[in-house]
Amino acid sequence: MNFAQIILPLNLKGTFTYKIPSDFKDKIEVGMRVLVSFRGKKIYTGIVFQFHDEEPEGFLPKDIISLLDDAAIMPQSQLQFWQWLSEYYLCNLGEIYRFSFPASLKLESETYLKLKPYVSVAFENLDVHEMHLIHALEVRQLINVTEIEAFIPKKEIVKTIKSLIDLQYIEIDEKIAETYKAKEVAYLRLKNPAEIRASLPEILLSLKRSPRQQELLLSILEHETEFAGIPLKKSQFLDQGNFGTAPLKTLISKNWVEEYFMQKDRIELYDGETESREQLTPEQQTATKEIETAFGQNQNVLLHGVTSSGKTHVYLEIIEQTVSAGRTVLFLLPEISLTKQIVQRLEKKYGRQLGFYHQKLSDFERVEVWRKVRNGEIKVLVGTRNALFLPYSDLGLIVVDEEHDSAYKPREVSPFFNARDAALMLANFYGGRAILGSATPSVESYFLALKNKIAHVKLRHRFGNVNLPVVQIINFKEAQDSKKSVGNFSLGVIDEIKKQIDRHKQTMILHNRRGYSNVIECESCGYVNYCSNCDVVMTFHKFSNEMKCHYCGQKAAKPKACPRCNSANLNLRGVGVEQIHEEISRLLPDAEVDRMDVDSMRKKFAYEKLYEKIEEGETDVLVGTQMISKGLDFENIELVAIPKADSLLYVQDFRAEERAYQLITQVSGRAGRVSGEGKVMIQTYNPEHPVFKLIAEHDSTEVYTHLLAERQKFHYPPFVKLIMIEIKHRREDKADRCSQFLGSVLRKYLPEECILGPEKSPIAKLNLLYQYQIWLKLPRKNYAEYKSLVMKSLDEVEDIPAYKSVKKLIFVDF
Ligand SMILES: Nc1ncnc2c1ncn2[C@@H]1O[C@H](COP(=O)(O)OP(=O)(O)OP(=O)(O)O)[C@@H](O)[C@H]1O
Ligand SMILES: [Zn+2]
Repeated sequence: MNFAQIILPLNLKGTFTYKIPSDFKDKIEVGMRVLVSFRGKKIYTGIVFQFHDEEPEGFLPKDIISLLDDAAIMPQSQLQFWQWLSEYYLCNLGEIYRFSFPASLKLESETYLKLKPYVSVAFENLDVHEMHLIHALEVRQLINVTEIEAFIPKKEIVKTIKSLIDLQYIEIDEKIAETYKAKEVAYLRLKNPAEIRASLPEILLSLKRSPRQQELLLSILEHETEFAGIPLKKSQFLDQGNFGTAPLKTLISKNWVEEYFMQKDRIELYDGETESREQLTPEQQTATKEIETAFGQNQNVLLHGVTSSGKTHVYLEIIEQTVSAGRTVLFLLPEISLTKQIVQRLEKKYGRQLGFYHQKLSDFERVEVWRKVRNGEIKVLVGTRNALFLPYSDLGLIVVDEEHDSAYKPREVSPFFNARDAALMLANFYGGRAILGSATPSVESYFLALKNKIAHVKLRHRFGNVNLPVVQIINFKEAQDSKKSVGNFSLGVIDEIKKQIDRHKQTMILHNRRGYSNVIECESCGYVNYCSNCDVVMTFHKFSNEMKCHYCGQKAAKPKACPRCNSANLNLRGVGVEQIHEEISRLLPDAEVDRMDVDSMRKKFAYEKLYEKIEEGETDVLVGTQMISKGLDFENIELVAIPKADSLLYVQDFRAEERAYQLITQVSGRAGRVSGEGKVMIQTYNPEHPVFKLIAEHDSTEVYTHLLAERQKFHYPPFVKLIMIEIKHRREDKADRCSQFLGSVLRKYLPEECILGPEKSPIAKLNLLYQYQIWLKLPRKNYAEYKSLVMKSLDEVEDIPAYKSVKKLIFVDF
């Protein structure tokens, strides 16, 4: 065991060979973090991936500088998972490492050094750089590698640090301890309780003129009498008693009250009572049994339950079984939403054994959850896709809720992987099981179930045997021709909304397009406003009165006149959700109409506030984008209207029909969840379209038969494996040439019918980069071989110096 393969936090292929110094040999473990230098300059924290004895050819491996952990920080199963991800999704281990580790656990040039305690330095033996560093550390205590660059030449840094570490003069500061400080929370108590009690009458008398101070002091006293031993949290106490900080300050200055601090978990957890679970319905019980049976046969499960069938209750049952067996549970959500019913229930049940992990946490918070998972303090973790990478020691169950959601495979962040499929593999590496749950499974998961690769467990009825909503398809052309429409609505829909309002019921209107209008167009010269970074027209947002690019986020002022011909005749084309909201507010002036989309929900707590408002029945009509389709479980929503349903279908994407089916069904599923009198009105110019008709029939088997037939006919997944390669460069000609070249190399190895393109991407320019795409449709049989030929082709392109600067992004199964 002389060498170690190390994963570095760099987007480079493979792992890197380092020599293990003899004094580390009995301490080093796979999964530990180590400090190494790379390409002479920089220092990185790497992860030990493998050991071996093969002397590398052609270069002398460097020594590992130091070990950063006493024991492996990464479990073996996680490393196996990384390796699988990198092979399956054709991404680099370093990319996975960068994505999955909290920043402060993967220090690079940010590494901090310090003097070892009680050393006496023999300065006469040091060279000038070593001396400088010691002096600097005497003054500053902690210095990071970047700061050292100010006084030691870059290429000498590693040597200097290493030599001082060898001499045992300095050491690496443990980064977790260094950047991570647990949050302190303020508490209040009486300073000298016995004294105060003894002289209480005098004290109160002296406070006669300051009733707030008096009241505050008495409240603290009361708390200490009544809840002796329970700390009094300052913020909560001031809030509840409606006290300001001024009277408190005075009491503190008079030495009667004192403030003290205690470490507290950063993540607030429910501390109240735990609640017992409700009895499962017979159908839910059967489903639970089927899941147990499947698990017993080492099969994963697709839990396919219609909207409001109570999938939550089934999950809770299986989660409880797993936790009782002493194993950990990961509950994956497409996006974190703390209002979700299951989250609230889990919180009540598991209290401090529940953890959250998602993109919105700070680095401190991430490290905290990381450690708790590592220590086994967390039994149930609710998280988004990055929670797959926590250092679980014994993962027994992964639930992937709303498994069809495309938020599981964003195209914006690398590495590109589908968290749903990755979850199946991760469970496998831990010897655990997975449940994929949805009312509208992805075609891929449905196909797996059809082929018996996973068990298909169904819930066909809503809780309480309530009816699914009645779906009505409205021929909008007819409505317009017979003058039974106003703006974007047929009179039938408007009448129905009015009826619901009269009955004190609520309506949801889905329009999945942000902004007010798609395009501002000049009537005189035809000018439209393009984003300067992207080949995309900018969307007009009336509410904020600006133009926004939905791809790069760029904003611009709304033009008053055409920038090209100066005409003031600017037209708004294309309908956005803001416009639908405005239209409904105008048509129903007495109704309370609210809007829910990413633009209106940006403010802190905007979502929570609106959620409350809907729950309290204050909202009559909720207009929104796909956001309204997710997880809302309200009693009073009876009507769902989709005014421009066709816009969901005509999207350039082979998954458009699947998405439309899912979105319409999900949003419809919000209606009539208790009464069973839900109604859905779909306005379309294509009333005969099979997707609309099948949705109305509530026959999911037929829907998937239809979708699968289309996929088979046009050679799309799951019948072939799809890999898309996107080539990006600042210069269009270069992106073009590189993609042509890659295309020809691919054609050298792969059959012609497997390759489509290269072609300009649907968005030809994004964020200043020109984009080209190549689509590969590979047979499922011998897929691994085909894939290795794809890799080979990419390597050949990579070898051309001129194309090194061209970005090549690979999307497997997207
Ligand atoms: N066994 C049960 N006992 C009591 N209430 C139940 C039970 N099962 C389901 N419910 C209630 O029925 C409603 C629908 O359940 P839930 O939200 O879990 O459905 P779902 O299958 O997740 O639906 P969707 O896919 O639409 O989100 C909830 O209000 C839930 O509390
Ligand atoms: Zn843009």
